[in-house]
Amino acid sequence: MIELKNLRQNYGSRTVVDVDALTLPEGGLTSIIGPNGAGKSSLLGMIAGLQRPTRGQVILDGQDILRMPRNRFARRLAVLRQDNSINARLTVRDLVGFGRYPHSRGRLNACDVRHIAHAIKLVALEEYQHSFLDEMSGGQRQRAFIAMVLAQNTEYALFDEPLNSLDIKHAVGIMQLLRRAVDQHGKTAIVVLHDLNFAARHSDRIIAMRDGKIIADGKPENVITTDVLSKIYDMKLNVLKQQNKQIVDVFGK
Ligand SMILES: Nc1ncnc2c1ncn2[C@@H]1O[C@H](COP(=O)(O)OP(=O)(O)OP(=O)(O)O)[C@@H](O)[C@H]1O
Repeated sequence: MIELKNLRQNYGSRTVVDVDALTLPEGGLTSIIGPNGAGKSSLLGMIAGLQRPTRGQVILDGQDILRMPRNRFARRLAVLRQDNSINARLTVRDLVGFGRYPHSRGRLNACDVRHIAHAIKLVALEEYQHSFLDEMSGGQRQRAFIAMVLAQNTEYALFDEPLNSLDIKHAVGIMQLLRRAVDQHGKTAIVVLHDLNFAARHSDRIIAMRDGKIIADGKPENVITTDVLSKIYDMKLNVLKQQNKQIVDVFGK
């Protein structure tokens, strides 16, 4: 279980995340939605231990993550960052292999190799596994980074805008993949999403943020509403119902 207590991130005098208390139990797919600058990446960054909170704590299974040995933490939680630029010239296999580092410490064994091959297969990049990342399309590269997270086989997997650059088929494929990881393997996925229809369709829980605060938190049917969305995005977004599923009319009114 992940618990956030009095969590705050300031940049200078500006507070960009301010969350009194939030619990993320094991299991399930939780999406975080909200407009640009709402604090979603900052929140995810603190949960992933990538940035230190200005105040407060992120607690994983009873222990403050900043006090956990890095390697132990890395074997529990993996993260896909929003900005994935890397300078080194790597192949897909090299990159996904890095994901195994907390397990392999740089010496890949047969189990690591199996995880790497499986993750590459899950994102349908077998054909490109020996290709260099700088010679691939943006969407293919994004899938390689997703595979790097999947290869880590952690209990918690955090993804900051995983659908960036993906065509509709691969976007659907990735969300289905995350759902399977949750439903069949009991994993916990926490995903920052801009596409409200993907969030509505695939999440167990949605956390909606604005100006660093959590404005709504609950099941998709309680968060993906005209009322909540209009409050968060400052525009009227009608939510329609089709066969008991919510569809957001993204063109607004
Ligand atoms: N390193 C930084 N220094 C100063 N301000 C920052 C820094 N990183 C983020 N911010 C500010 O913090 C606020 C929240 O940023 P954050 O990236 O968390 O938002 P977000 O909800 O993920 O936005 P987006 O949807 O655009 O990715 C923004 O106003 C941003 O300008």
